[in-house]
Amino acid sequence: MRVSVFRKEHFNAAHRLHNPNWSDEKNTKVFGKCNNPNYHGHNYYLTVKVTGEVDPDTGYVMDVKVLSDLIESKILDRFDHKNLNLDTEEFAQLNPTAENIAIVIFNLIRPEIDKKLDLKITLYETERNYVEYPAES
Ligand SMILES: Nc1nc2c(c(=O)[nH]1)N=C([C@H](O)[C@H](O)COP(=O)(O)OP(=O)(O)OP(=O)(O)O)CN2
Ligand SMILES: [Zn+2]
Repeated sequence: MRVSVFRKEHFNAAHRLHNPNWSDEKNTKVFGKCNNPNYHGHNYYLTVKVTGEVDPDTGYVMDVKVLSDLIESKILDRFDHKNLNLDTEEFAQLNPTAENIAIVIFNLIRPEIDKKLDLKITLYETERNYVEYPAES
């Protein structure tokens, strides 16, 4: 029996969307207010979904306490209350869009989870804007 377990978390972070290969005019045109040189902040809401077979001995797909500790150590400690562009190595050279943040979060968590389990990241940047990775095929 395959079941999905979910853990919801949130973190606050500042960012600026910017492409250093473009002119200031093009950055403003493409990213608008999100290109503000003085940055802006979001309350990011993160859902980590783990899917797999229920272990007959534990009744768990994965212990959510283990998942919670993993998200705290790998994601929240790294990104919460940070300026993503300035304070994190992950986004020093990578535009911190919601898409890229979700991919980075996936890549930080994936090695820590049993290979036989599937992982999906959902990241809300605002109440109305959110991304999923991997995308539905
Ligand atoms: N595909 C993407 N588009 C946009 C991203 C992104 O990460 N991926 N990010 C932004 C900005 O970060 C911006 O701060 C988003 O906020 P905003 O446009 O204000 O969105 P809201 O939902 O809060 O407000 P609306 O009034 O609903 O637009 C932009 N685009
Ligand atoms: Zn933003």
